[in-house]
Amino acid sequence: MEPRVIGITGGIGSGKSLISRIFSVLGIPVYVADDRAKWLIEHDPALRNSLTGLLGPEAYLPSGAYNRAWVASRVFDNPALLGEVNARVHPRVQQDGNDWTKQHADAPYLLYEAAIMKQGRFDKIIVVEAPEELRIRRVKKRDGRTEDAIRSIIARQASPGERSQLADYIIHNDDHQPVLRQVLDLDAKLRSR
Ligand SMILES: CC(C)(COP(=O)(O)OP(=O)(O)OC[C@H]1O[C@@H](n2cnc3c(N)ncnc32)[C@H](O)[C@@H]1O)[C@@H](O)C(=O)NCCC(=O)NCCS
Ligand SMILES: Nc1ncnc2c1ncn2[C@@H]1O[C@H](COP(=O)(O)OP(=O)(O)OP(=O)(O)O)[C@@H](O)[C@H]1O
Repeated sequence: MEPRVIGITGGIGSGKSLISRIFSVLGIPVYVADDRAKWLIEHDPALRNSLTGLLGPEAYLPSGAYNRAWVASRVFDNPALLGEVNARVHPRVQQDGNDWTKQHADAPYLLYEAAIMKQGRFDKIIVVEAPEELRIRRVKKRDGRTEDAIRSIIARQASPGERSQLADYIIHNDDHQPVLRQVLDLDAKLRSR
């Protein structure tokens, strides 16, 4: 029987990557959709062509690397264009994620980390929550993005209410409720089913 696939999502700076790394230390294989998307955007020739057609040659630097800063500056202020990029990237990442799942048949369960998540594809969904002001502080420190740039990304993401509708489990990563205990408890629960 294939292992269950648990989705983990949260807004920018919520801490979903940090929390996914704790699960990974506990021995759970983690698929990081944002990282794989960037790898595929650089290395999959069909996707490269498709994005160059949509965004123009500036989407890639002369070195061949994906010009993330330039693309970010265009798409996070343009929901229609971001939707177009997603429509091209998502099916490729989905296919890659399905291939990855098949390679981990022995795991207790699998974790699929993504900034964008829909109901239906996963056995259960974990949502990582943190107050918006704290998320902004974390990302400023991590990325050096401006507050305006972070707020424009937040405006493009699901709202806290939309995310909580998806949640089977919530991890509160708000600097008050110890996160390690929450992860250990949830891991024990997920292993026992
Ligand atoms: C827009 C891009 C160039 C921004 O790259 P950059 O390195 O500057 O930032 P990064 O990827 O770390 O994203 C910054 C924040 O925005 C979030 N984010 C990224 N893509 C999206 C999106 N399509 N919708 C909403 N939020 C997004 C990230 O989770 C993170 O919280 C890049 O993320 C991208 O090409 N995204 C579109 C395709 C994609 O990755 N989709 C998600 C996985 S399937
Ligand atoms: N509980 C915490 N205590 C201290 N620092 C934290 C905590 N949670 C997250 N951080 C830090 O905040 C920053 C954002 O966390 P992380 O990168 O995990 O968020 P994310 O939800 O994956 O964000 P993104 O959507 O941008 O990828 C990181 O630098 C991380 O180390």
